[in-house]
Amino acid sequence: MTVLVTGGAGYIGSHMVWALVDANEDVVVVDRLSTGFAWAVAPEAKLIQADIGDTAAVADIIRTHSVDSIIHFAGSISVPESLADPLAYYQNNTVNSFGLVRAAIETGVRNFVFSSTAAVYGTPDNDHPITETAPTRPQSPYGTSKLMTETMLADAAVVHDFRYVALRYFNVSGADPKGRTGQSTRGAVNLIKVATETAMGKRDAMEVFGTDYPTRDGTCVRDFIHVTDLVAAHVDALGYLRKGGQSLVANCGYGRGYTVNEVLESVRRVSGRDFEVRHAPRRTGDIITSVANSTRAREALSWEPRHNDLDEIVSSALAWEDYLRRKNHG
Ligand SMILES: NC(=O)c1ccc[n+]([C@@H]2O[C@H](COP(=O)([O-])OP(=O)(O)OC[C@H]3O[C@@H](n4cnc5c(N)ncnc54)[C@H](O)[C@@H]3O)[C@@H](O)[C@H]2O)c1
Ligand SMILES: O=c1ccn([C@@H]2O[C@H](COP(=O)(O)OP(=O)(O)O[C@H]3O[C@H](CO)[C@H](O)[C@H](O)[C@H]3O)[C@@H](O)[C@H]2O)c(=O)[nH]1
Repeated sequence: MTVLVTGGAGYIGSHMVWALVDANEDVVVVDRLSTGFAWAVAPEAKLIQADIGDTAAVADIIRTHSVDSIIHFAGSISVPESLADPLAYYQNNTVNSFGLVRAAIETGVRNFVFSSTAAVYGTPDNDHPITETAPTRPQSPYGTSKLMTETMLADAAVVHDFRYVALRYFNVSGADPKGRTGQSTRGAVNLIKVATETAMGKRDAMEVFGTDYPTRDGTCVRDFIHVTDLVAAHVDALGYLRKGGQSLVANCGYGRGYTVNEVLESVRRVSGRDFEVRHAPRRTGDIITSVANSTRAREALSWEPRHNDLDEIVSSALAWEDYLRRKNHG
């Protein structure tokens, strides 16, 4: 039995592959290497460069490698980019996912774990943390493109011998504590990535988008989850599905929100470096506050987060930035 990891050469997927290899699973990665890197894939896994939207190619890979389960990370991930080019997001996150799901159903793969996102909620009416029963009103084509894939999985699971877990990630950050992989994305727009790059001198300065929000210091609030804990939730979801668990949607976050300014303080504290931060206007599509209620993941999947500490997340991200800097300088 082999686990197929789509997007396994990317940031989160490369951590997933290491976790599966550590658990002695056989792993095949399908990645078109648009934002990922072949070197990020653990050498024990087999990397096949292909597009998940190519149903025939994926079906062939599933049969050749006796794939019993798919963990689907491949996609396009930037909220601002999705606002600028919505059709590209529907193509890659919805249409190409359709090609993959069709291959899974045609070949009889029963277990499917999907990377969804807190962006499906948009701005909630009620108090935080957000539960899975909150209305889904995405504020960007990115969020909508992911929600459409969730809907497709739910409808397929009604009529096919096929069950899925859609994990709605909040803000994923940090790097493998063993230093084997981290976020290497070029031109990343994520807060902790940008802040750690700035602290390490890779950028001259960074911007804070919006300082007039109705929050405790005027900047947006996010729930940052360590990538190692996120990947552990996928391992738990895989075990749950293999034991016959029913299809499920579950949030992944810690239930604690930090403001953008608090994150920057953490980066200064952990790195011991000050860096230039400029105030900039609000970024279109940003949600004010996004914090998870993850009771369902804890109860249904027996998920137990172990790295719930902002400074630990930042510290691992800084260590990875330092590794990248040394690698680039030979
Ligand atoms: N990073 C976050 O904070 C976050 C939050 C919520 C959800 N997610 C979701 O997690 C998943 C992984 O995100 P990431 O941060 O690791 O991004 P990433 O860009 O590092 O990884 C995506 C990988 O998928 C590959 N890929 C993209 N389209 C493909 C296609 N059509 N066929 C084959 N390979 C393809 C890329 O080459 C890359 O290796 C995405 O689906 C994203 O929407 C991420
Ligand atoms: O240079 C920067 C980068 C970000 N921010 C701010 O930091 C907060 C977090 O922004 P990110 O871009 O790090 O994350 P988002 O919350 O916009 O989105 C992330 O989490 C979402 C889920 O909540 C999606 O899944 C998405 O893929 C992922 O990037 C926002 O208020 C943003 O305006 C800045 O001020 N300056």
